[in-house]
Amino acid sequence: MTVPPLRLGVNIDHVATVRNARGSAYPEPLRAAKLAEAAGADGITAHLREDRRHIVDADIEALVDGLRVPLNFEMAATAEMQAIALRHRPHAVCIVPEKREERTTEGGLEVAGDQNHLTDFIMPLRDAGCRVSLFIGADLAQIEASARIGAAVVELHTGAYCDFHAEGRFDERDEELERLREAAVFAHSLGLEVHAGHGLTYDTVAPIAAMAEVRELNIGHFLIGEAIFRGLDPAIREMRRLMDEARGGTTA
Ligand SMILES: CC(=O)[C@@H](O)[C@H](O)COP(=O)(O)O
Ligand SMILES: NCC(=O)COP(=O)(O)O
Repeated sequence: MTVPPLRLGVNIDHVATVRNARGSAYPEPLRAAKLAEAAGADGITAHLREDRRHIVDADIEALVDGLRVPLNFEMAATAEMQAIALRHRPHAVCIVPEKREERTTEGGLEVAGDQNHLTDFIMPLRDAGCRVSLFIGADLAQIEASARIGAAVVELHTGAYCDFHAEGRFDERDEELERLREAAVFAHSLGLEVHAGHGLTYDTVAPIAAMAEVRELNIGHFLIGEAIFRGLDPAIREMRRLMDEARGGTTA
């Protein structure tokens, strides 16, 4: 199988986290997104959470108007978010599970158990021309259900893999990595485009980037953190270099 290009989506949520810490207008997520574009990002990802803890509605407006690369709009499967997405018609919409009390996205979307609602929910988004992605765990039943309801893309949640690595639980890490590999192959076999993201760092990106079925990585928290130490442009370029290296030099 020739290895197709691998795109990098930079998630700029946590630029807004820093901004909201003071209730000021600085730092501006759009400015970070433009820097990411210039540094080689193939897309920008922003997660408008129901509680607006970081990205707020005006950020989405600014990104839709100001970006040159595609916007991947992450959102919960609610009527409010659907209306916002239909108003802006971003290149892509990624449906993400949200629990108010969570610190970060925990687990993947429960597609298999909510097929009727999600089938109806994503139809208007597809009809509006948005590429619909479902943020799921490495679970074959969730993948099968995602294909059944008509999603174009699944994004595999790499959080558990990354957490196991960070905690030194390498056997569990390698088991999760194998689950991710199987999930990517299975999703691809069903005609789904495969993305991956959550928690990826310089130390964990390579095995995911090396999966030929994976076409896009969405990476944010680590890159915004690393930008504090080396600047956003160099942080992104290093991630791109590691992706290239893992992929054998063929990214988008
Ligand atoms: C869905 C996903 O993995 C990212 O959007 C992540 O949710 C970043 O935002 P939080 O750090 O608020 O979870
Ligand atoms: N969907 C994953 C994403 O957008 C970025 O997640 P993270 O790198 O901020 O954990």
